[in-house]
Amino acid sequence: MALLSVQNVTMRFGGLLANDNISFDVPEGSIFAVIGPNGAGKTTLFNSIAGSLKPTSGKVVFDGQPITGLPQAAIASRGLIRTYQLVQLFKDLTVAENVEIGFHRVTRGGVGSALLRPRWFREQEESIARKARELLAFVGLGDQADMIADKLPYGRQRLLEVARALAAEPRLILLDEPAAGLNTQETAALADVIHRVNERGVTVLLIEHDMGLVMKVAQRIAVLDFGKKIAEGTPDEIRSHPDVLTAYLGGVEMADG
Ligand SMILES: Nc1ncnc2c1ncn2[C@@H]1O[C@H](COP(=O)(O)OP(=O)(O)OP(=O)(O)O)[C@@H](O)[C@H]1O
Repeated sequence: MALLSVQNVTMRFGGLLANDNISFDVPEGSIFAVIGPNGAGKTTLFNSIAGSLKPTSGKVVFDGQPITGLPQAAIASRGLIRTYQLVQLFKDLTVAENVEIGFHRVTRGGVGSALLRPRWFREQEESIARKARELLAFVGLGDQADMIADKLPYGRQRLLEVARALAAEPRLILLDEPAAGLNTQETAALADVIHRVNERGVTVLLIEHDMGLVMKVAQRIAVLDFGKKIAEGTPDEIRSHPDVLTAYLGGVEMADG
Protein backbone atom coordinates (compact mmCIF):
# COMPACT_ATOMS: atom_id res chain seq x y z
CA MET A 1 0.00 0.00 0.00
CA ALA A 2 1.15 3.55 -0.68
CA LEU A 3 2.11 5.38 2.50
CA LEU A 4 2.53 8.59 0.51
CA SER A 5 0.63 9.38 -2.66
CA VAL A 6 1.43 12.42 -4.77
CA GLN A 7 -1.52 13.03 -7.09
CA ASN A 8 -1.38 15.45 -10.04
CA VAL A 9 0.62 18.02 -8.10
CA THR A 10 1.14 21.26 -10.00
CA MET A 11 3.04 24.28 -8.69
CA ARG A 12 3.09 27.49 -10.63
CA PHE A 13 5.27 30.48 -9.78
CA GLY A 14 3.85 33.25 -11.95
CA GLY A 15 4.41 32.07 -15.50
CA LEU A 16 6.76 29.24 -14.49
CA LEU A 17 5.47 25.70 -14.06
CA ALA A 18 7.88 24.35 -11.43
CA ASN A 19 5.85 21.13 -11.03
CA ASP A 20 3.58 20.02 -13.84
CA ASN A 21 0.96 17.42 -12.91
CA ILE A 22 3.27 15.10 -10.98
CA SER A 23 2.00 11.79 -9.60
CA PHE A 24 3.70 8.85 -7.88
CA ASP A 25 3.10 6.48 -4.98
CA VAL A 26 5.66 5.67 -2.31
CA PRO A 27 4.92 2.15 -1.02
CA GLU A 28 5.05 1.68 2.74
CA GLY A 29 8.42 0.30 3.82
CA SER A 30 10.24 1.30 0.63
CA ILE A 31 13.11 3.62 -0.27
CA PHE A 32 11.96 5.94 -3.06
CA ALA A 33 14.07 8.61 -4.75
CA VAL A 34 13.22 11.67 -6.82
CA ILE A 35 16.04 12.77 -9.11
CA GLY A 36 16.44 15.33 -11.86
CA PRO A 37 18.79 17.99 -13.20
CA ASN A 38 19.18 21.40 -11.55
CA GLY A 39 15.96 23.36 -11.61
CA ALA A 40 13.86 20.28 -12.46
CA GLY A 41 11.46 21.02 -9.61
CA LYS A 42 12.60 18.58 -6.93
CA THR A 43 12.82 21.04 -4.04
CA THR A 44 9.49 22.58 -4.97
CA LEU A 45 7.85 19.16 -4.93
CA PHE A 46 9.52 18.31 -1.66
CA ASN A 47 8.20 21.52 -0.11
CA SER A 48 4.69 20.74 -1.33
CA ILE A 49 4.88 17.33 0.33
CA ALA A 50 6.40 18.55 3.61
CA GLY A 51 4.04 21.49 3.95
CA SER A 52 6.17 24.58 3.40
CA LEU A 53 4.41 25.26 0.06
CA LYS A 54 0.79 24.79 -0.93
CA PRO A 55 0.60 23.39 -4.47
CA THR A 56 -1.42 25.32 -7.02
CA SER A 57 -3.42 22.15 -7.66
CA GLY A 58 -3.27 18.43 -6.94
CA LYS A 59 -3.27 16.35 -3.81
CA VAL A 60 -0.79 14.89 -1.36
CA VAL A 61 -2.14 11.93 0.62
CA PHE A 62 -0.31 10.45 3.61
CA ASP A 63 -1.53 7.23 5.17
CA GLY A 64 -4.86 7.59 3.41
CA GLN A 65 -5.47 11.17 4.62
CA PRO A 66 -5.13 14.33 2.50
CA ILE A 67 -2.33 16.55 3.84
CA THR A 68 -2.20 19.05 0.96
CA GLY A 69 -1.48 22.54 2.21
CA LEU A 70 -1.41 21.59 5.91
CA PRO A 71 1.19 23.44 7.97
CA GLN A 72 4.52 21.69 8.31
CA ALA A 73 4.00 21.01 12.04
CA ALA A 74 0.67 19.31 11.39
CA ILE A 75 2.27 17.09 8.77
CA ALA A 76 5.18 16.26 11.08
CA SER A 77 2.75 15.33 13.83
CA ARG A 78 1.37 12.60 11.55
CA GLY A 79 4.81 11.08 11.24
CA LEU A 80 6.15 12.64 8.06
CA ILE A 81 9.46 14.20 9.09
CA ARG A 82 11.87 16.07 6.82
CA THR A 83 15.54 17.01 6.87
CA TYR A 84 16.91 20.08 5.12
CA GLN A 85 19.25 20.59 2.19
CA LEU A 86 21.31 22.94 4.34
CA VAL A 87 22.00 21.37 7.70
CA GLN A 88 19.90 23.07 10.38
CA LEU A 89 21.38 22.18 13.74
CA PHE A 90 21.54 24.02 17.04
CA LYS A 91 25.22 24.71 16.67
CA ASP A 92 25.93 25.74 20.27
CA LEU A 93 24.33 22.64 21.75
CA THR A 94 25.99 19.26 22.04
CA VAL A 95 25.41 16.52 19.53
CA ALA A 96 23.27 14.62 22.08
CA GLU A 97 21.21 17.71 22.94
CA ASN A 98 20.43 18.22 19.26
CA VAL A 99 18.91 14.75 19.13
CA GLU A 100 17.07 15.24 22.44
CA ILE A 101 15.28 18.24 20.89
CA GLY A 102 14.02 15.94 18.16
CA PHE A 103 11.99 13.97 20.70
CA HIS A 104 9.62 16.84 21.44
CA ARG A 105 6.98 15.45 19.09
CA VAL A 106 6.63 12.30 21.18
CA THR A 107 7.04 13.69 24.71
CA ARG A 108 4.70 15.55 27.05
CA GLY A 109 5.11 18.49 29.41
CA GLY A 110 5.25 22.27 29.06
CA VAL A 111 7.04 25.12 30.80
CA GLY A 112 5.30 24.32 34.11
CA SER A 113 6.66 20.81 34.34
CA ALA A 114 10.08 21.98 33.15
CA LEU A 115 10.20 24.37 36.13
CA LEU A 116 8.63 22.08 38.75
CA ARG A 117 10.36 18.98 37.43
CA PRO A 118 7.98 16.36 38.80
CA ARG A 119 9.25 12.77 38.94
CA TRP A 120 7.60 11.68 35.66
CA PHE A 121 9.31 14.62 33.97
CA ARG A 122 12.75 13.66 35.27
CA GLU A 123 12.17 10.06 34.22
CA GLN A 124 11.12 11.21 30.80
CA GLU A 125 14.28 13.32 30.53
CA GLU A 126 16.46 10.35 31.47
CA SER A 127 14.70 8.16 28.97
CA ILE A 128 15.16 10.78 26.25
CA ALA A 129 18.86 11.16 27.06
CA ARG A 130 19.28 7.37 26.82
CA LYS A 131 17.34 7.08 23.57
CA ALA A 132 19.27 10.02 22.06
CA ARG A 133 22.52 8.17 22.70
CA GLU A 134 21.10 5.00 21.19
CA LEU A 135 20.18 6.90 18.03
CA LEU A 136 23.62 8.48 17.87
CA ALA A 137 25.22 5.05 18.13
CA PHE A 138 22.82 3.89 15.40
CA VAL A 139 24.05 6.53 12.92
CA GLY A 140 27.68 6.04 13.96
CA LEU A 141 28.07 9.14 16.14
CA GLY A 142 28.17 7.37 19.51
CA ASP A 143 31.64 8.71 20.31
CA GLN A 144 30.76 12.33 19.51
CA ALA A 145 27.65 12.65 21.74
CA ASP A 146 29.16 15.30 24.02
CA MET A 147 30.86 17.35 21.32
CA ILE A 148 29.45 20.78 20.39
CA ALA A 149 27.48 20.17 17.18
CA ASP A 150 29.27 22.95 15.32
CA LYS A 151 32.60 21.16 15.79
CA LEU A 152 31.40 18.06 13.95
CA PRO A 153 32.72 17.68 10.41
CA TYR A 154 30.02 18.50 7.85
CA GLY A 155 29.43 14.90 6.76
CA ARG A 156 28.78 13.94 10.36
CA GLN A 157 26.40 16.87 10.86
CA ARG A 158 24.28 15.30 8.14
CA LEU A 159 24.19 12.02 10.06
CA LEU A 160 23.24 13.99 13.16
CA GLU A 161 20.32 15.48 11.25
CA VAL A 162 19.15 11.97 10.42
CA ALA A 163 19.43 10.93 14.09
CA ARG A 164 17.40 13.98 15.12
CA ALA A 165 14.73 13.22 12.53
CA LEU A 166 14.53 9.63 13.80
CA ALA A 167 13.93 10.92 17.33
CA ALA A 168 10.54 12.17 16.13
CA GLU A 169 9.66 8.53 15.35
CA PRO A 170 8.78 9.13 11.71
CA ARG A 171 6.76 6.73 9.60
CA LEU A 172 8.24 8.44 6.56
CA ILE A 173 11.47 10.40 6.49
CA LEU A 174 12.03 12.95 3.71
CA LEU A 175 15.72 13.47 3.02
CA ASP A 176 16.54 16.61 1.06
CA GLU A 177 19.77 16.02 -0.87
CA PRO A 178 21.41 14.19 2.04
CA ALA A 179 24.67 13.55 0.14
CA ALA A 180 25.24 17.19 -0.87
CA GLY A 181 28.78 18.18 0.09
CA LEU A 182 29.79 14.71 1.25
CA ASN A 183 32.92 12.87 0.12
CA THR A 184 32.83 9.29 -1.16
CA GLN A 185 33.47 7.75 2.22
CA GLU A 186 30.82 9.89 3.92
CA THR A 187 28.33 9.09 1.16
CA ALA A 188 28.95 5.36 1.67
CA ALA A 189 28.34 5.77 5.42
CA LEU A 190 25.14 7.66 4.64
CA ALA A 191 23.94 4.92 2.26
CA ASP A 192 24.47 2.39 5.02
CA VAL A 193 22.50 4.54 7.49
CA ILE A 194 19.63 4.99 4.99
CA HIS A 195 19.41 1.22 4.55
CA ARG A 196 19.38 0.66 8.29
CA VAL A 197 16.78 3.40 8.86
CA ASN A 198 14.60 1.58 6.34
CA GLU A 199 15.21 -1.74 8.10
CA ARG A 200 13.74 -0.15 11.24
CA GLY A 201 10.48 0.04 9.30
CA VAL A 202 10.75 3.71 8.27
CA THR A 203 9.74 4.54 4.70
CA VAL A 204 12.33 6.80 3.02
CA LEU A 205 11.80 9.41 0.32
CA LEU A 206 14.92 11.21 -0.83
CA ILE A 207 15.64 13.83 -3.41
CA GLU A 208 19.20 13.62 -4.50
CA HIS A 209 21.74 14.62 -7.09
CA ASP A 210 24.24 11.90 -6.25
CA MET A 211 23.40 9.20 -8.76
CA GLY A 212 25.67 6.63 -7.10
CA LEU A 213 23.78 6.97 -3.83
CA VAL A 214 20.37 6.83 -5.49
CA MET A 215 21.22 3.75 -7.55
CA LYS A 216 22.59 2.04 -4.46
CA VAL A 217 19.76 2.71 -2.03
CA ALA A 218 16.50 3.36 -3.90
CA GLN A 219 14.11 0.58 -4.87
CA ARG A 220 12.15 2.93 -7.05
CA ILE A 221 13.01 6.25 -8.70
CA ALA A 222 10.97 9.05 -10.25
CA VAL A 223 12.78 11.40 -12.61
CA LEU A 224 11.80 15.05 -13.07
CA ASP A 225 12.88 17.31 -15.89
CA PHE A 226 11.63 20.86 -16.46
CA GLY A 227 8.89 20.31 -13.88
CA LYS A 228 7.50 17.13 -15.45
CA LYS A 229 7.89 13.51 -14.39
CA ILE A 230 9.59 11.92 -17.39
CA ALA A 231 10.17 8.43 -16.00
CA GLU A 232 9.57 6.15 -13.05
CA GLY A 233 10.96 2.71 -12.35
CA THR A 234 13.58 0.54 -10.69
CA PRO A 235 17.23 1.66 -10.75
CA ASP A 236 17.88 -0.71 -13.68
CA GLU A 237 14.95 0.68 -15.65
CA ILE A 238 16.00 4.27 -14.94
CA ARG A 239 19.64 3.63 -15.77
CA SER A 240 18.74 2.57 -19.28
CA HIS A 241 15.73 4.83 -19.90
CA PRO A 242 16.44 6.86 -23.06
CA ASP A 243 14.58 10.00 -21.90
CA VAL A 244 16.46 9.96 -18.61
CA LEU A 245 19.81 9.57 -20.31
CA THR A 246 19.04 12.48 -22.59
CA ALA A 247 17.58 14.77 -19.93
CA TYR A 248 19.86 14.00 -17.10
CA LEU A 249 23.21 13.36 -18.65
CA GLY A 250 22.86 14.59 -22.19
CA GLY A 251 22.90 11.03 -23.47
CA VAL A 252 25.96 9.81 -21.54
CA GLU A 253 25.76 6.35 -19.94
CA MET A 254 24.72 6.62 -16.30
CA ALA A 255 27.24 5.59 -13.67
CA ASP A 256 26.13 3.46 -10.75
CA GLY A 257 28.76 4.71 -8.31
N1 LIG B 1 9.67 30.64 -4.78
C1 LIG B 1 9.90 30.61 -6.10
N2 LIG B 1 9.50 31.60 -6.91
C2 LIG B 1 9.71 31.55 -8.23
N3 LIG B 1 10.34 30.54 -8.87
C3 LIG B 1 10.77 29.51 -8.12
C4 LIG B 1 10.58 29.49 -6.69
N4 LIG B 1 11.12 28.34 -6.22
C5 LIG B 1 11.63 27.69 -7.29
N5 LIG B 1 11.40 28.38 -8.41
C6 LIG B 1 11.77 27.96 -9.77
O1 LIG B 1 11.17 26.72 -10.00
C7 LIG B 1 12.02 25.87 -10.76
C8 LIG B 1 12.26 24.59 -10.00
O2 LIG B 1 13.12 24.86 -8.90
P1 LIG B 1 13.49 23.77 -7.80
O3 LIG B 1 14.35 24.45 -6.80
O4 LIG B 1 12.27 23.09 -7.32
O5 LIG B 1 14.36 22.75 -8.66
P2 LIG B 1 15.37 21.62 -8.14
O6 LIG B 1 15.15 20.45 -9.03
O7 LIG B 1 15.18 21.41 -6.69
O8 LIG B 1 16.77 22.27 -8.43
P3 LIG B 1 18.16 22.05 -7.64
O9 LIG B 1 18.58 20.66 -7.97
O10 LIG B 1 19.03 23.08 -8.28
O11 LIG B 1 17.90 22.28 -6.19
C9 LIG B 1 13.27 26.66 -11.04
O12 LIG B 1 13.16 27.24 -12.31
C10 LIG B 1 13.26 27.73 -9.96
O13 LIG B 1 13.93 28.89 -10.37
